[in-house]
Amino acid sequence: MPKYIAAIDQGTSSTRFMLFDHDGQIIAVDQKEHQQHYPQSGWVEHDPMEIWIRTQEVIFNTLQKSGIHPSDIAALGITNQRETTVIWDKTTGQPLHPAIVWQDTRTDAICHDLARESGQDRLREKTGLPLATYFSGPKIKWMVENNPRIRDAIKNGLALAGTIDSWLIWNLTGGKNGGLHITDGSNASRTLLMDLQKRQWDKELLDLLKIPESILPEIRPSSQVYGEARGILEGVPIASILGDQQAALFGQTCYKPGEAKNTYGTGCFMLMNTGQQPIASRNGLLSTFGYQLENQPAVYCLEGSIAISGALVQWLRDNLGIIQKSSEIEPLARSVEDNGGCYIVPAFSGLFAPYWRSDARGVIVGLTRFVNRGHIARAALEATAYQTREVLDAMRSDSGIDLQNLKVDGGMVVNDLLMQFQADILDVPVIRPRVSETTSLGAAYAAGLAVGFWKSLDELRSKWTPDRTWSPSMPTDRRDQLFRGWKKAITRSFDWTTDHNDG
Ligand SMILES: Nc1ncnc2c1ncn2[C@@H]1O[C@H](COP(=O)(O)OP(=O)(O)O)[C@@H](O)[C@H]1O
Ligand SMILES: O=P(O)(O)OC[C@H](O)CO
Repeated sequence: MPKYIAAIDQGTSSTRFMLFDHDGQIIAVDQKEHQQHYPQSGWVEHDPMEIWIRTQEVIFNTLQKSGIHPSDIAALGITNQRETTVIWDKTTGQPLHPAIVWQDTRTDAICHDLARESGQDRLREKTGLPLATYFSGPKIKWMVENNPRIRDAIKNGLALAGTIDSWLIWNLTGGKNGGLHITDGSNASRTLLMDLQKRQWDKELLDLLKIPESILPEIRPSSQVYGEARGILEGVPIASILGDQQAALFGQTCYKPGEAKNTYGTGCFMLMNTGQQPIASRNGLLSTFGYQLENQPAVYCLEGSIAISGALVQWLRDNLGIIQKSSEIEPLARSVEDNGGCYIVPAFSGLFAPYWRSDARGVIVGLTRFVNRGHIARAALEATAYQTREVLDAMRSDSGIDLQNLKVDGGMVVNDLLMQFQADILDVPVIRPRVSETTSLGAAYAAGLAVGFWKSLDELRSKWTPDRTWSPSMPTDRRDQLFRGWKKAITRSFDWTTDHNDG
């Protein structure tokens, strides 16, 4: 009997491969970053081939380090950065364009035109999404309109399109020699092309964006044996697909309506399980697909998506050189007592939830000669916590549910200062589970369920154990004062690209 479940987590900044045992403990892992390309202001691209190569490298290294053989692996789950879009040629296996990343804002004009043509409400009704540059459909439209090779490939029946899950699975299952072209609802629901209730590509939306259904993957449940891997994981059943935020929800065992998690990675994403019906948001959240087990009804979520959180730490490191490593931000932020009146609004890709303002751009406000590197570091961390507070407030209003605590995960939750500040600014305890790699764990759980490695959601739930809790300790006056400052700062980021037309 194979003893392990594997997961590929293809994130915005890096790719991980992990092996889990039956207790849900990590047995082996490898991780590699890939290059971020910023060819123009507001554009963000990845090289799909680099992503596929990094994926194979982390698989190879993990197997090598652990001495585990593919035949020891009962199933493989795939989880991925969502919305990032690839179009490739099915005969050559080559991408026809760099992947357009979820943070990329080049489709702003397309989104405005679509809004004029169809109205925001119609799209939101069908898809649960606001019309924003974040989503995949407009990215596909942009590539079709701007790349003649893609138009030719479509005309000749050679083009395939998809999110990163589809790209990886197609390659893992043989690529140009018969690779599977599939996705699941958690990814398809982020395209602006899927009817959220029916969980099918929608003809009206496809016509509106002029995208032929033939280039899109088949939408399958999130947990099911789709086929076997070829090559480096020869013979391992591929048995789950989940967008990374839905995977984290699954790994945090938020299986009941009202249960929520917040993941702090490149961006920050809070998802609350809303049960078997989508809830329309009145407060700038997304109504989105959560997961669907085989032969089970789909589960929906409310989501607050924040585009930039850990990415701001990377920006301090890579663009300003204030720190050399992400981990250095905490001691630097601790070198001062508070933010010194300084706020950073990291609206690098406009603002996502709850504002959805594509005209916003990043600002640093409250600068005086008193403000130093420490204050900037502190303001950068605080920005994530304030944005999360805005999302939690919206979630309370939409769902009527007051969260008793917030389950957290992702690369930033090692930051003690941020987690304490988060608890303080929310006035809600923040809990980190023992296995904080919940994204990979969620994909592994969904794959393990499909092959009978784990038997039930209750069995998975019993494995969730807390590691650390941060309890709120900030006086109310102080919390309110800080948050008022943030609310003022955020208005300073608005109306930037409209007036200056500078991307
Ligand atoms: N100690 C730290 N404090 C704050 N942020 C951190 C720390 N360590 C890593 N990060 C940030 O966490 C992010 C990586 O988290 P991860 O969950 O791996 O992201 P993703 O899944 O988006 O690739 C990076 O943006 C990095 O800057
Ligand atoms: O790669 P992450 O963890 O920042 O997640 C990206 C999201 O899926 C974008 O929607």
